Amino acid sequence: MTQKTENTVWHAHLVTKQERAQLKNQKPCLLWYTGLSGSGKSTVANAVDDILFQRQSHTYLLDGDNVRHGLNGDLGFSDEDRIENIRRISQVGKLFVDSGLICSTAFISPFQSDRNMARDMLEQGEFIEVYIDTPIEICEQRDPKGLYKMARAGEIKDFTGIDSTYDIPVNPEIHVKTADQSIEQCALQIVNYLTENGYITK
Ligand SMILES: Nc1ncnc2c1ncn2[C@@H]1O[C@H](COP(=O)(O)OS(=O)(=O)O)[C@@H](OP(=O)(O)O)[C@H]1O
Ligand SMILES: Nc1ncnc2c1ncn2[C@@H]1O[C@H](COP(=O)(O)OP(=O)(O)O)[C@@H](O)[C@H]1O
Repeated sequence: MTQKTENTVWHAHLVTKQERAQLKNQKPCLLWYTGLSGSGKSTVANAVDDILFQRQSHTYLLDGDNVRHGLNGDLGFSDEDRIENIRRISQVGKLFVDSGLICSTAFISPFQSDRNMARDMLEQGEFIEVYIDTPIEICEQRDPKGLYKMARAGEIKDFTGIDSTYDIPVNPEIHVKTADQSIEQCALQIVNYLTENGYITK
C-alpha cells in the first residue's frame, strides 16, 4: 500500500498511554488469536473477554466475521486481501492498546509475516500471540458455520487449510490446545498468563 501522508504532521497527545493504563490499573496489550476456521478463536476470545470484564478489566474484542461486516467489508479472501485485512486490524489494535485497553483480535491471520508485522508495530511485551491449535480434522468435524462442507464441495475457494495456506505460529506466547481442554480451561490458561506476567493484578 502506498502511504499518502504528505503534508500531515503527527501530534503528540497530552494524555499518555502510560497515564491511561495507570487509571485502568492494567498493562495494555494486544491478545492476537490466530488459528484455523472453527479452531475456537471467537469462542475462547469471548470467554477470556468475559472473565476479564467480570474482573473489571478494561477490554475490547475485535472479531473476524464482525469486522468484515464493517471496516473490512470491501475485502475478500485472496492472499492480498487477507494481508490488507490484517494490516488494518493491526492498526486498529494498536490504537486500542494506546487507549489503555486489553484488546483481543480473533482473525485467522494465516501468514506469519503479517503477525510479525503486527508485533513489530507494538512495544516490547504488548503483543501476545495466542495460537489456537486445533487439528483441521476436528475443525472440520465441528464445522460451526458449514464452511468446510462448502469448501470440500468446491463452493468456496481459497479456504484456509484446504486450498489456502496457514503458517503454524513459530513462537507464540500462548499455545492453546482446544482438543485436550474445555473452553473454560482454555480461557483460564490465557487469563493465568496475563496474571503471571503482570498485565492484570490477581
Ligand atoms: N475462504 C475462506 N477462508 C477462510 N475463512 C473464510 C473464507 N470465506 C469465508 N470465511 C469466513 O471468514 C472468516 C475469516 O475471516 P478472517 O478475517 O479471520 O480471515 S483472515 O485473517 O483474513 O484470513 C472465517 O471465520 P472463522 O471461522 O471465525 O475463522 C469464516 O467464517
Ligand atoms: N475447547 C474448546 N475451545 C474452543 N471452542 C471449542 C472447544 N471445544 C469445542 N469448541 C467448539 O468449537 C467451535 C469453535 O468455533 P469458533 O469459536 O467460531 O471458531 P473460530 O472463531 O476459530 O472460527 C464452537 O462451536 C465451540 O463451541
